[in-house]
Amino acid sequence: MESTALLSGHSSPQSDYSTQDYGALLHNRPRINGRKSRHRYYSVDISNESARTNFAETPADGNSNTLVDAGLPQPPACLSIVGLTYTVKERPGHWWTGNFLKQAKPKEVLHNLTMTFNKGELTALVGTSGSGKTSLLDVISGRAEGKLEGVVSYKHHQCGRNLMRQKASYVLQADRLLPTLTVRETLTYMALMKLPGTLTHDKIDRKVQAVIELMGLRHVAESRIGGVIIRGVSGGEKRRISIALQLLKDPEILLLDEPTSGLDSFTARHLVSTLANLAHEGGKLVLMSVHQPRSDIVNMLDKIGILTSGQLAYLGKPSEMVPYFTGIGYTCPRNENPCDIYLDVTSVDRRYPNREKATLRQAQTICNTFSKSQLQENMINTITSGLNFHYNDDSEIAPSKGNDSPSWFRIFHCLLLRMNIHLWRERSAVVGRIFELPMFVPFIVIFVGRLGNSLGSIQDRLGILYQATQATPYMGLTSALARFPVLRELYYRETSDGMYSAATFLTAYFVHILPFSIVSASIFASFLYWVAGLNDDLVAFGMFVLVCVMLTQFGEMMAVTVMGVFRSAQLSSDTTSLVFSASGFLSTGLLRSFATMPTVLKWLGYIAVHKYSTEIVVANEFHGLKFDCSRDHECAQTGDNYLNTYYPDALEHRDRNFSLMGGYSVGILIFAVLMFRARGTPTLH
Ligand SMILES: Nc1ncnc2c1ncn2[C@@H]1O[C@H](COP(=O)(O)OP(=O)(O)OP(=O)(O)O)[C@@H](O)[C@H]1O
Repeated sequence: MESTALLSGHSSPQSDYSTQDYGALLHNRPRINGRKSRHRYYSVDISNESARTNFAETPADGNSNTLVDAGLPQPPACLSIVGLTYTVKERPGHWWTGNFLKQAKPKEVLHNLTMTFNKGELTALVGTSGSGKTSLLDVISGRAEGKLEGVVSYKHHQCGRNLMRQKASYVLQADRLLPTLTVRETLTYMALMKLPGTLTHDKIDRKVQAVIELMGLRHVAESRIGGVIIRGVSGGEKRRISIALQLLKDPEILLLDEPTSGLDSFTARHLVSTLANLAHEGGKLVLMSVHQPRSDIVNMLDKIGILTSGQLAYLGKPSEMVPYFTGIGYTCPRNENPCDIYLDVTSVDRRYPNREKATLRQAQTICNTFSKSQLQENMINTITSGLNFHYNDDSEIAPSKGNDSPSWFRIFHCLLLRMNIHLWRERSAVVGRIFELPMFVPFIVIFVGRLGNSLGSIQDRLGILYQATQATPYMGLTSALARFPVLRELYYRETSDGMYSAATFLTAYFVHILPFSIVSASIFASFLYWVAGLNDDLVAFGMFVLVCVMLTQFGEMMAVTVMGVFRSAQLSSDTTSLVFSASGFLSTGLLRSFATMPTVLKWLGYIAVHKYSTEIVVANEFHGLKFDCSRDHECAQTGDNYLNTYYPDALEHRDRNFSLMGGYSVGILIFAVLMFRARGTPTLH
């Protein structure tokens, strides 16, 4: 194969791709550090016309390319993409039309892209909605979920997730920030969790200050970020904070998805000029997607790429755009923004079938023309000449996480502190967490009243015990629904940057809610216990409080686990409520007597925590209880008789039941971690 011959003969010692490997790469899967890549999708489609034609056009002399032979300085094409095609699977239609039963159809999102990007340059990818800009950024950042064909490499290394986590930072379209934290706190916690653990706090503070100044955030450094309810920094400043977060680790590549969306033109221009400075003065490779940049923004760019239907219509200097398009028959009227004009001619108008056909044909012709253009050929030459280039900093590329990552304890401590600050700064959250559960007490007591000692009080006692063991986990559920989703969003973003694991995040979350579970459930249990007049033994009271605390904590842990499975709050709430109700029916014996329950259901009840908590509180309440039989001479019932009949082992199993409840808390933490790991992180935008 021509391309193989062309690419043979040179090697770059520490690269994933030596030139020999590059040749092999065109046929086989690439090797990384001597091993076959696990990335099943990296194989170049040799039928890929553009890549093959363009490589074939370069002299196949078995040595290097003409630029190298001529001894010319080689432009370092740090990031190169050759013949990239990206396909996702899609199930068209709605679920109620049974689409989940149909086989997913492949959908080509990017087609045969060959591009180069250099450090020190600001490049904008433009194109109408759905043209593939975000998908291309996802592929470069190693986050693409679909099937990839072609080569995406950075300094001869395949762009996988690990490499990109080290070298690149990706600023997503949506700002995911905690509204209660100040700008400085947001950056400091991120720096503590992201930068090498060897850095002292002093150095971290200086780094944070430097980034604050670089992004022009000094005037809002101590302001809260704010959100829907709390007023905070402006939208443009939030964008700057998101970028600042990604600049903390000083990435070589900065990818930004629609950084200017939602900003006014002045703020957008200011932001792009900062990005241009990062590229020109900071030497970074900056690549951003923009819908339709204004002419003043275009003037700040070093390169512009136009995508249409996943294909490349143009990639070059903005100043070369008009001559190029004029050369292929598309002139730009005077005083018009060339970018607007050429976006229009390359866009596909999908409103009417006839119009779609015509515009699609035109866009296709423009893309085909570009693939054979001198501009595209220059890119191919840059890639091939770059194969012989040895990057001085190549050894800095390590395949996985370095040893200087912050310690587990530092990350855990930061997460815990950040969650606590977030909670304590929201007054409604603190008040809600502490007082929502005790607010149940008046309702329970109004309906049941103060317990007497008549036989009829058995029913009332069971009602109160049932309410106590059901209200506590439900309150955990409502707290989780209200407060967990914003932290989960942050978790998704930070974990996709490889900052910490699900186990660390969930442990920190469960630890930070524990004091609230203790305080809230203790107030609830104390009021209920003494106002309703349950067994006045102090040990029994202590055990009742402990059960309520454990159930409150368990309820929130259970809800969080379900939220790891379902991303919808509605579905999570419904599922958790159903689990608690089923558990109440099956395992307590308070709604349906075990005596009449089918054996299968009775056995099922053993898996629910309510089985054990109910046994504890019922034994507590009925042991030693004497009923007032003065008006009923037939009455021979005592609390112990009741226990012997309905909960025969409850008293002697009390320690075992407490141990099992403790075991459930550990078990649910492990289960939550497994659920979060199994579901993974959604592709965020
Ligand atoms: N995982 C996926 N499943 C189904 N379709 C997908 C997937 N990823 C991308 N696509 C489709 O690929 C096309 C390109 O999407 P992409 O988000 O990259 O476009 P874009 O140019 O960034 O659009 P916008 O500017 O609106 O964000 C769209 O039609 C989109 O629906």
